[in-house]
Amino acid sequence: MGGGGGGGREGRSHRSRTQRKHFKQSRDNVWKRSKSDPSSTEHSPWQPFATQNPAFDEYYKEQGIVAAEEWDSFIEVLRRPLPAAFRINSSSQFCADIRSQLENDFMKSLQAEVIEGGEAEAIRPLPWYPDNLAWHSNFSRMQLRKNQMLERFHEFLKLENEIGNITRQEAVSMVPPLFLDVHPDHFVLDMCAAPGSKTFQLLEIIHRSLKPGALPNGMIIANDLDVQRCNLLIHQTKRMCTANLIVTNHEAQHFPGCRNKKVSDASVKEIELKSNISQLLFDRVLCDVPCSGDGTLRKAPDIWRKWNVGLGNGVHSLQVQIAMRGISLLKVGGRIVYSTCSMNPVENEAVVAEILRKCQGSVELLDVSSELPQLVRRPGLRKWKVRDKGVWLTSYKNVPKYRRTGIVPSMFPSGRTHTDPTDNDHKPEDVTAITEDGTEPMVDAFTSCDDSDVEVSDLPLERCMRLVPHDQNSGAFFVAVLKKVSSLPVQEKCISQENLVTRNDEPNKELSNQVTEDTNGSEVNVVDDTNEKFAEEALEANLIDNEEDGAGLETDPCDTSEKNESEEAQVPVEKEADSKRIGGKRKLQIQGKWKGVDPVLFFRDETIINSIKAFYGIEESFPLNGHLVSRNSDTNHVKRVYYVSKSVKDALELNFQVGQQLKITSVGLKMFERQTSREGNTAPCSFRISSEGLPVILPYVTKQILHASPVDFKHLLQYKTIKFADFVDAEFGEKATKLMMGCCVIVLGKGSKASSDPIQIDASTIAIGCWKGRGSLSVMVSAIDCQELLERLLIRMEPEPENGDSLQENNGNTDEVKDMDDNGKKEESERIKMDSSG
Ligand SMILES: C[S@@+](CC[C@H](N)C(=O)[O-])C[C@H]1O[C@@H](n2cnc3c(N)ncnc32)[C@H](O)[C@@H]1O
Repeated sequence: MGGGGGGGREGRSHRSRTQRKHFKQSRDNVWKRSKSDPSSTEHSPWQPFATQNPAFDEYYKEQGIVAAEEWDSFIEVLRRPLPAAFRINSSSQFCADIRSQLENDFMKSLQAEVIEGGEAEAIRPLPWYPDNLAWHSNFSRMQLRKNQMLERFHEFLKLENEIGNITRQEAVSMVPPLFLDVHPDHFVLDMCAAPGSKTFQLLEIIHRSLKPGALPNGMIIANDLDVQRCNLLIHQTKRMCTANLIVTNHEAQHFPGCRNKKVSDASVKEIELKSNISQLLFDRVLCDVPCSGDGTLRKAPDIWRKWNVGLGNGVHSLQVQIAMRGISLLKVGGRIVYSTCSMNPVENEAVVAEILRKCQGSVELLDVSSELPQLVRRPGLRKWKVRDKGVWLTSYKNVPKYRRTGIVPSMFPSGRTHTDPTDNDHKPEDVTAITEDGTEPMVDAFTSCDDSDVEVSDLPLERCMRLVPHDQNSGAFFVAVLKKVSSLPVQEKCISQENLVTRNDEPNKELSNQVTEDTNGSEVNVVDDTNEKFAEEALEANLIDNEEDGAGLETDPCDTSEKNESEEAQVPVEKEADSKRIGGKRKLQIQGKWKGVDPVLFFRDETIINSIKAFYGIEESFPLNGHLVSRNSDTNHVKRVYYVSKSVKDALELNFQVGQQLKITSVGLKMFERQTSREGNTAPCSFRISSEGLPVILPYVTKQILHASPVDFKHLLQYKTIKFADFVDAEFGEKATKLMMGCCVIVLGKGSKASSDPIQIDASTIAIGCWKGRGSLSVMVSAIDCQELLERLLIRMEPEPENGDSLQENNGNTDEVKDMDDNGKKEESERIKMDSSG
C-alpha cells in the first residue's frame, strides 16, 4: 500500500469541524464580497468587484512585464475568475483509479456543460504536469458551487480532497515543487509553507513508488511564521498520513541551524555513522516567500482595490533575508527554488540578483528552460525600475536621502549603492504633498523618467521564469531555480541569535549584508538591520497572503461564513503574532520558548510498547523503539503515540542535543491510540492501531488480522457493526469470534471464502481497523472514509452473481443485514467509547 490517502482516518470529521474556522481564513472564494468590505453593505445589492486599479496598470505597463501589444489580452484575462485546478495525490493508493475516473468518466460527462472562456474541454490534464496528475477545469470555483449540473463533479472533488486523494491547488502554484527536483531520500526545508499545498506536493514526491510499509529516507520540514496558518498546514498535510514531516513555527529568516557544537569535526563522522546528524542541512529548500500576491488577482479580486507599489517595495528585503537563510541551510550541491505569486520585479528579479551578489559565485542561477518544456513561461527581466512615492527611480542614486530607509540599493538592477552623500538629500515638494500616505497619486505628471537611465543587470536573470495569466489561462507566478555550488563566503562577523532578536531599529551599516555559511557554526547569519527595518514596513504594508489552501473550505457544507473569508484578506500575513515592539525595540518569542506548544518527547515505555508488539504480533523488522513520540511525559496518561521515520527521529535527536531549538508544532503519524471500552479491561492491549498509521504498520502485523470476503467487507463499511453470526462467510464470523477482545485489522480479500486465504499485503491491499467486541465486529473508520472506500470498491469490484457474493446480490440482502446491524450497532456503540480527549 502506498503511504497516502486510502487507508482512512477516523476522527477526520471532528478535525474538519474544529479547523473550519482557520480554513475560512484562506483566500479561497474571495469573489464573494465580505460583509466587512466597506464597499458593500448588508442591504445593498451585490456588486461585482472592481477589477481595475490605475496604479497597477501604470506600474506594470512601465515595467514591461508583457509587450505593449499584449497588454489588453493580459489585463482582460487577469480580470476573469480563475478556473479551478487540482492535483491527484500520486502516492495515494487510488491514484490510478481517480485518474481513470477523470479521463474516462468526467472528461466526457462534463463536456456537455456550459463552458465559459471558449475553451474546448471542460476539464483537461495540465500538459506540463507529469503523468496526467494535475488537472485544469474550465469551471471556476463559483460555477462548481452554483451549477447543479456540475454537482456530481463538485461532490467528487470535495470528497477526494478531504480524503487526501486530490488537492485543489492553483495550477501555477504547482510549478515550484516540480523544479525542486526532489528525491525520496532528500531532506527538504519548506521555509514559508502554510497553508501547505506545496508541502503536500513535496510529500507526494518523497512518498512516491514505495513498497507497502516502507518509508522514504528523506523528510520535510515545513515551517511558517504564523501559528494559525501552521494549523492550516497541519490540517492540510494530515491528509497525507506521513511519518516524514516536521511542522515548525519560526521566522524563516531566523530558522535555527541546530548545529551541534559539542560535536567536534573529528567526531562528526562517527556520529553520522550512528545515523545521527550533527546539523540541519538540506538537499532542497523551497522558498515560497510572502509577497504582494498580485499574481492571484484572478482568485482574489479584492487585491485590485488594495494593490499599491508599497506592497512589493515593503517586502523586498524580507524576501532577500529569507532566501539567504535558505541558502545558508542548503548543502553544497543542493537546489533552492525561490518563488512568489507576484509579478513585481522588485520582489522577484531584484531579490534573485541580490542573492547572487551576496553569494559571490557560490550560488548559480540555473537555466531550466529544458525542464517541463510544455510549461509556457517568460524569461526574467534584466531591466526594471523602482517606484516610490509617485516617482519612478532608475537607480539608487536618484533615491532622495530621506527615502533611503525605504528604498534600498538591492531593489535596483545593479544593486549599487552610489553613495555620494550630496545625492538627492532634498524632499521633492510635490512628491511629499501628494503621496504622504504612501499611496500612488492618480495623476502622474511628474513621474516620467528617461529610459536611457534605466539600469540593466549584468546577471543572467533571463533564467528566471515568469508565468503570466494569458499564456495558459492561469494565475501568475515567478520562479527561480538556484544551485549552491560551494560554501558561502565567510564574513568576519557572526551575529548571534540574541543580537538578532533584540536590537535597536537604527540601521547599522557595519552589519549590513553579512552572510555567513551555516556550516561555520553561526546560528543565525543573515544580518542586515536595514533590511529588518524594511521588513517591518512590509508588515505595515498589509501584505497579501496569496495562496490557496484548497482543502477544507470547500468541504464545509454550511458555507455561510463570508465574513471570515474576506476578513482574512485584510489581515496582514506578517502580523507576527508573537512579536512585539517594546520601547522601540523588537523582541521575538516573548511568550517563552514554547509559546504554549508542548515539547515533543520520545515515547519509550517498554511495558506498553511490548504489550502492543505482542498483541498485534508486530514483526521485529518494524522498528518501534526510538520511533515513537508523544507530547506527554506521564506515560500512564499518554493517549496518542505517533510514529516518526528514521530521518525525523534523527532530526528530533539532534534537536534535543542542541537544546530544542526547533519549535515543533506537529510531528509524526498517529500510530496508536488509547482505547477504552465499556466492556471493562477485557482488551489485553489498551492501544488500538489508528487508521492513519495502519498502512505503514500493516505489512508487519501478524496477529489480530483477518481476511474478509468482499461482501462482508462491504457490509462492514455500510453498517459499521455486524454480529459474528451474521457474516455471509460463516468461517470468517467464526474466526472473528476467536480474535482477542480489542482492536483488529480486517483486510479485503479476493474470493467469497477469503478468510481462508493467507494474508499477503501489497500495494493494492485495502484494510481497515475494527473492534472485536463480545458479540460483534465494529468498524473504527470515520464516516467519510467509509464512504470513500465504498465508492472505490463499487468502482473496482465486478458483480459475481453466480457465487452469491456479488455486490448486486448483496444489495438485495441489505434489509436483512441492516436489521442485524442496527441491533449490533446500538449494542456495540454503547460499549466502545472512543477516547478522543487530551
Ligand atoms: C505565499 S504564502 C506560502 C504558500 C505555501 N508555500 C503554499 O504553497 O501553500 C507565504 C507564507 O509565508 C508566511 N510567512 C510570512 N512571513 C514569514 C516569515 N518571516 N517566516 C516564515 N513564514 C513567513 C505566511 O504566514 C504565509 O503562510
